[in-house]
Amino acid sequence: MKQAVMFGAGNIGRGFIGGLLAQSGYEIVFADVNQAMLDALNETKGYTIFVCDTVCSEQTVEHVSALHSADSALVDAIADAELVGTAVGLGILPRVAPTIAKAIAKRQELAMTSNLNVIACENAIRASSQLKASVYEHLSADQKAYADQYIGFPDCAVDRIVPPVTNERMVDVSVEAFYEWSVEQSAFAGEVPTVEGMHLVDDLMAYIERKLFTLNTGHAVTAYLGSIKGYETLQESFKDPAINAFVRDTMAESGAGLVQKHGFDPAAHAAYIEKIAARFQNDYLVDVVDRVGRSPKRKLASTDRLVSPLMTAKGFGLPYQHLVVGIGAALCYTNGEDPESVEVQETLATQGFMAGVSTLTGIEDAGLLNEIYSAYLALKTLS
Ligand SMILES: NC(=O)c1ccc[n+]([C@@H]2O[C@H](COP(=O)([O-])OP(=O)(O)OC[C@H]3O[C@@H](n4cnc5c(N)ncnc54)[C@H](O)[C@@H]3O)[C@@H](O)[C@H]2O)c1
Ligand SMILES: O=P(O)(O)OC[C@@H](O)[C@@H](O)[C@H](O)[C@H](O)CO
Repeated sequence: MKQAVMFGAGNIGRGFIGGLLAQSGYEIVFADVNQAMLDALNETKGYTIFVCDTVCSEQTVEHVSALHSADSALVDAIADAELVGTAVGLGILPRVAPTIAKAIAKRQELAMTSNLNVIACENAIRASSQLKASVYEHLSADQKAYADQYIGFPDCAVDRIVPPVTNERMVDVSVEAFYEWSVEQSAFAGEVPTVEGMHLVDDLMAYIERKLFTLNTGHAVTAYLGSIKGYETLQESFKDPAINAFVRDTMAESGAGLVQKHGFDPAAHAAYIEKIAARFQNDYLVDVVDRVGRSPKRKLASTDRLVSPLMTAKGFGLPYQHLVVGIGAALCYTNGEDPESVEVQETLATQGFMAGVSTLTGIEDAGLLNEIYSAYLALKTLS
């Protein structure tokens, strides 16, 4: 069987990419640091994906094994693989890079001329390219030349809502029916592997931004406004009429910038927003505000789902007030169990609001910082 290694046996690793790889005939080696999950996967050697939507169905995934991320056997597994995926979170990519680098070095030692493609399935702009930069930090000039020839790092956009759901067996996972995995065709090394459900595209940036700056923008604003109002689930928050209308307007605001930037058809983009709004209302798959709002420092970064669409809209002279409020809401978010939430609040407290927001978002325009401050103060009175 063809072999794939998947870093991250979490929700997306098992519930999305693992499912596509399995249905395409791959044997999957999951690499994770969660020992309980590793043990469970090695015992069951597979799992079930419950597709929870108006119509429910199941997918059985077989031919699965698992290794700890620090296990040296992982180097051999990657050396034998055709595909490597990650779904670990953007901040973890530098931690998995050394192992991928060792496997590339091993492939070179063995004079292997088969291709390996490494795809980082993270919510970020060009995550595979970011991973490649980390991997290359661990390679010599000679190894880099080998990697340039035989190893690909195609970027992708990954879309399927997979919340943490407690199933009877911890290996099983619950997902929505919708999925879209758009991968940059031209960036593959060698022949493109056949993965049923992988959508090969040429204009990847348009796909990444369409997804990250529509679904994830709306999702984040739903979570942060919901948190201010004391909602625990995304569904409760999105059913609040004021939040619902606000989030739709925020996605439309971001969308107007995307239409200008990427030349999207406005009607098709409006339909895309409506489809996302319907996905947020999926009562068959309850999601939580703290998952969607997690890692607010990452979400407040200049390249991410709040600030980037704001700057795009502003740059085109389009309205951006909803996005300003979304940033204000993110700055209000507190969750003592989320290290990034703690760090955001510490940054604001130690640097002062304006300097702190500037550090977090990269925004230097004093007028814009003042607008964010006003939105933040108004939201603070509600929390
Ligand atoms: N869940 C979703 O709806 C969704 C959808 C699209 C994209 N994503 C993206 O997918 C990525 C993963 O998200 P998730 O929801 O699956 O998170 P998750 O927390 O369910 O899974 C992450 C997994 O990575 C593992 N991990 C942590 N450090 C590791 C390491 N050093 N080596 C190997 N594994 C390690 C964790 O133990 C965990 O099992 C994120 O970048 C997220 O933005 C998530
Ligand atoms: O994974 P994050 O933290 O970047 O964002 C949280 C959610 O918005 C996200 O996981 C969505 O569920 C997902 O992007 C849907 O495709």
